[in-house]
Amino acid sequence: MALAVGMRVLTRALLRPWARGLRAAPGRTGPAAGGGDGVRCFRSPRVLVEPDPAAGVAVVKMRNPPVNSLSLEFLTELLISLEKLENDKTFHGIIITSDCPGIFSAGLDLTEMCGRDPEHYAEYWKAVQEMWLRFYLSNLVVIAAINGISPAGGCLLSLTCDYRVLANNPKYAIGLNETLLGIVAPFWFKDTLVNTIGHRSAERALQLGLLFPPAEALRVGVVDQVVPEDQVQSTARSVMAQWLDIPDHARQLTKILMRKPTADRLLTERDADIENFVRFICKDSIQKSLHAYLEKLKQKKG
Ligand SMILES: CCCC/C=C/CC(=O)SCCNC(=O)CCNC(=O)[C@H](O)C(C)(C)COP(=O)(O)OP(=O)(O)OC[C@H]1O[C@@H](n2cnc3c(N)ncnc32)[C@H](O)[C@@H]1OP(=O)(O)O
Repeated sequence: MALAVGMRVLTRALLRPWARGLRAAPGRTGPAAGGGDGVRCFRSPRVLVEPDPAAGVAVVKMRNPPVNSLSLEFLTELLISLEKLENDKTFHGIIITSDCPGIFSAGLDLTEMCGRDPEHYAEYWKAVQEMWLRFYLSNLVVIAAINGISPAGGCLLSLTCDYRVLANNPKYAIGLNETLLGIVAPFWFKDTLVNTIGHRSAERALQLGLLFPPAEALRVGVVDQVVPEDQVQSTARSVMAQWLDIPDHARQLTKILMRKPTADRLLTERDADIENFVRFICKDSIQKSLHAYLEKLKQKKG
C-alpha cells in the first residue's frame, strides 16, 4: 500500500504549474454536472464527466471537436478531470471515450508542434509526458471505450488504459503511425506498445506505422475486445464491473508492479526526453514534414 501511496504522491507532485494555474482559473472548470449522493462532479469545456456514484464509475467523454486532437489545453483539462476523480473516494474506475462521432482521438495536436518556439515545444512535451504518466499509473481502473479512429497519440492514450474495447467499424483503425508523418515515436511510446503486444509485433507496427483495423487490432492485441458499435459502452461497463470485483489494494499494487519499471525510465530521463523532443521538432526537415502533412489534411476537404 505504501508503494501505491508513494506513487500517487509522486505523480501528484508532478502536476505542472500550468495545470495548477488552470485549475484555479475561474470559469475553466464549472460546478457540479450531476452526481447526487453528495458526489461532487464537474465539467470543463473539453471534458464531460458523467458520474455513476452507485457503481463507483465515471465516464469521461472527450469533446475537443473536430477530432479530439490532444492540444495543451485539452491535455490540461483531461489531467485535471483525472486528478479530481482520483481524489474522490467514490470512484474506483473510469471509462474514457469520445464525444466526437467517428473519432476517438486524432493524437497529438500537430499545430502545437509546428511553427512555435522551443519554449512552447518544451511545455507541450511536458504535458504529453504528464498525460502518459498520470494515466499509465492511475490507481483507478481505466478502460478505453474506443468509438472511433485512434492514431498515434490517440492510440497511446488508450494504451495507458487497463483494457481497451474497440467498435467494430471498418472505418476505424488504431496504431502508432508516427513514421508515416516522418517522425519517430519516443522510447516510452514504444515501451507501452511493446508491453501490450510484444517486441516483434511492436517493431513491425512501429517501423511500418501500421494503423490496425478492428479485426487486426484484436488479433495483434492492441485492443482486448472488438464489439458492435452500439455495444462499446455497455461492454466497457461490464468489463469494469469485473475489474472492480478484485480487491482494490491488490489490483493497484499489481498494476504498479507491472508498470513502474516502464514509468521509471521516463521519470529518470524526463528532462533529456524533453530536450531530445525540442531538438528533433525544431529541425527544418521535421517542420517541413509536419507542415506538409497538415496541409495534406486540410486539402483533403477541398
Ligand atoms: C518526436 C516526435 C514524436 C511526436 C509524436 C507524435 C504523435 C502524434 O500523435 S502526431 C499526430 C498523428 N495524427 C494523425 O496522423 C492523424 C491526423 N488526422 C487524420 O488522419 C484525420 O484528421 C482523421 C482521420 C483523424 C479525421 O479525419 P476527418 O476527415 O474526419 O477530419 P479532417 O478533415 O482530416 O480533420 C478535421 C480538422 O482537424 C485537423 N486535424 C486533424 N488531425 C489533427 C491533429 N492531429 N492535430 C491538429 N489538427 C488536426 C485537420 O487539419 C482539419 O482541420 P481544418 O478543419 O482546419 O481543415
